[in-house]
Amino acid sequence: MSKPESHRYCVGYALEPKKVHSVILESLVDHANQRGIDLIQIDRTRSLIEQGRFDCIIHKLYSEDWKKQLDEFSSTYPEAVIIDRPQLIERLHNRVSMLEVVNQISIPLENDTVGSPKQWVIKESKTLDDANAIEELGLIFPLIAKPLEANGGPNSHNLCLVFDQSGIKKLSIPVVLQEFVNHGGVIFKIYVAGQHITCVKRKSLPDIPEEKQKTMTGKLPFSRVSSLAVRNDSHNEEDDTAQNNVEKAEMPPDSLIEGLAKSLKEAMGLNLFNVDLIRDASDPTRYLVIDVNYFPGYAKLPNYVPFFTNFLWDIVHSKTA
Ligand SMILES: O=P(O)(O)O[C@@H]1[C@@H](OP(=O)(O)O)[C@H](OP(=O)(O)O)[C@H](O)[C@H](OP(=O)(O)O)[C@H]1OP(=O)(O)O
Ligand SMILES: Nc1ncnc2c1ncn2[C@@H]1O[C@H](COP(=O)(O)OP(=O)(O)O)[C@@H](O)[C@H]1O
Ligand SMILES: [Mg+2]
Ligand SMILES: [Mg+2]
Repeated sequence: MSKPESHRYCVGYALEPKKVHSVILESLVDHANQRGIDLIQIDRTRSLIEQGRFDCIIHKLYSEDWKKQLDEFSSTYPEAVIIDRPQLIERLHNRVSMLEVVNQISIPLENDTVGSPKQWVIKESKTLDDANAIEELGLIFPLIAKPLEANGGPNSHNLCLVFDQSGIKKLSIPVVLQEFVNHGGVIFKIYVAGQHITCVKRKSLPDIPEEKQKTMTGKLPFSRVSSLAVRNDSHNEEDDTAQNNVEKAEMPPDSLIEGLAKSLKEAMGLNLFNVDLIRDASDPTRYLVIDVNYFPGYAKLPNYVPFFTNFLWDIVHSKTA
């Protein structure tokens, strides 16, 4: 006869209402409950310390007040585990620092390489207007322009393709200009929750054929491409071809997925994140990390409930993050 869980653990969560709705599903709460873990919503209108003892807190809030409350909570309950420390999450709120770490790690691989696309940061609007300055930077079109800040703000996901200098002029600063890499319209999303790692394929931006690269001008805005395939129910021929590309695409080797996830986890000191990875269509041994997100949409994973519960179980039982 299996022994019932005698001790109950309490995990508090502090998330924006939209995130609570998308990630704290009833099925997760029930499953965790059966494994001895009570998932309790932290009341953001009351002080954290008044809400008693939590074995662990998971969160995706960044206000100064929240950071202060977490510090105060940690001093009162030093044995509680905070997933994750705000100071460590900050690196992911800037599209330069989030990729710097990729180039600091080394993953033992046989043939493949993992890096990040070339990128340039522009912080002054006069640089955008100065054709000479842009030429001196040695940019190679097409480029992908991303807001420097990636903190979940309204603008964070407003990206655009830039085909020439006339497109650069219309951008807003501060902006990151990144080499656009054809990658067969497929992105690999590696989800990490502590020691648990899983990788899924999603639809991505389609390749831009060379002849088109020469004729396109200006800029083309887009947003949230990789979640479209998950959200979109309508179909057309283009969607079908894109979906077909996703289905046909070979996954990266397991050793690469695990090596990258574990090295990044160690280097960043974070438990909850995902990595957007592409494979260069003209060199399939060249993998590039293009984005790292804190506490992403885990509920989109097919095995989300056991995946996330196993992570919480590990934390409350080992007390280490
Ligand atoms: O809302 P979801 O479920 O699409 O999750 C978003 C993530 O989607 P993904 O799991 O990578 O497909 C999304 O990932 P991408 O940047 O789209 O790759 C972000 O993590 C986003 O958070 P934020 O707006 O950057 O703070 C995540 O949004 P929040 O739910 O945290 O606001
Ligand atoms: N360097 C790149 N080359 C080609 N496509 C890219 C590149 N960077 C981003 N993309 C495409 O743009 C999408 C969004 O970019 P990403 O950096 O992941 O921003 P976000 O934080 O909004 O998800 C990716 O899912 C991918 O389809
Ligand atoms: Mg992304
Ligand atoms: Mg992102």
